[in-house]
Amino acid sequence: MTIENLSSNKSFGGWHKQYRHRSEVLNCDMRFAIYLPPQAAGGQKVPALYWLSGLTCTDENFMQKAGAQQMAAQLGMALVAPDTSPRGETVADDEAYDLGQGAGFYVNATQAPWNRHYRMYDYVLDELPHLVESVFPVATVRSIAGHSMGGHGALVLALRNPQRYRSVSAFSPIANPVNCPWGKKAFAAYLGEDTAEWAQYDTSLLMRDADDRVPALVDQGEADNFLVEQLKPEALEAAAAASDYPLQLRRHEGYDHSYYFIASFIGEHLRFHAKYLGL
Ligand SMILES: N[C@@H](CCC(=O)N[C@@H](CSC=O)C(=O)NCC(=O)O)C(=O)O
Repeated sequence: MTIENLSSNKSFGGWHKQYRHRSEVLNCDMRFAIYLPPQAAGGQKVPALYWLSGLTCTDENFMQKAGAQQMAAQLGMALVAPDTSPRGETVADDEAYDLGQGAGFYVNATQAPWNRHYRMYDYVLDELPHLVESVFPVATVRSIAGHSMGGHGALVLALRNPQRYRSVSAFSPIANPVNCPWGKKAFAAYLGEDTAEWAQYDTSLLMRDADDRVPALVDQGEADNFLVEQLKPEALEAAAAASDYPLQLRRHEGYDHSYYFIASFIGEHLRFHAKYLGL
């Protein structure tokens, strides 16, 4: 397995690095970013928080805008940020920002032309952590978090794989994608018109039926311009109430959908995950 280092920047005593590697799952070259805290120096293994970004993002948005490195350095937590879709000139795309490259929705596509590359669910669940854990001083102890489309991805991955993640958190997640324009458009393209196939990627439907439980924290801004039409946190609250799920959903007056909101609360999210990661 070859992995190419693209950048290295010292940050709060640790290192932010970007890498390119060949993904067998996605059938293309991929880039990801990792923050290794100072505690990882000398080869000591540290637990990791995987971060899934939203529509239009790459591995860079979270690492450059959220300001998570200081708390990660204090806690001794690695941060891993994949890209949001397969990439490349031969990879199917769409002119719209909410479909195709930059908009993988963390599903395994079954429909042409998307099914040649778009398998972000398997990439985030299996291929990327195995790569990270074999190359870096990163333990197999994982939590997962994300924003918007990435919040949907993080919650779906944790709900479907409670043995793989110690905790999950999300900012402004697309909480009920089978019932919102972003989700309906992406799921119809990637999964086809049979809506029974969509349910496996809907956080609210999964939480309603969850048996095993991963502790979950969700933050939502009240001034988010996507709140009513796209995000639907009320569906998640109803699902959690129905299944008595350990979900803490907080609403914050005046905050919007941006990374200014994420930066305001990312420290609390890292401390939340630290409890479950044994830090
Ligand atoms: N271009 C679109 C919306 C794009 C947008 O707001 N992307 C968000 C995630 S939205 C859900 O997944 C984002 O994180 N953008 C990157 C950033 O650095 O802020 C539009 O303009 O409506």
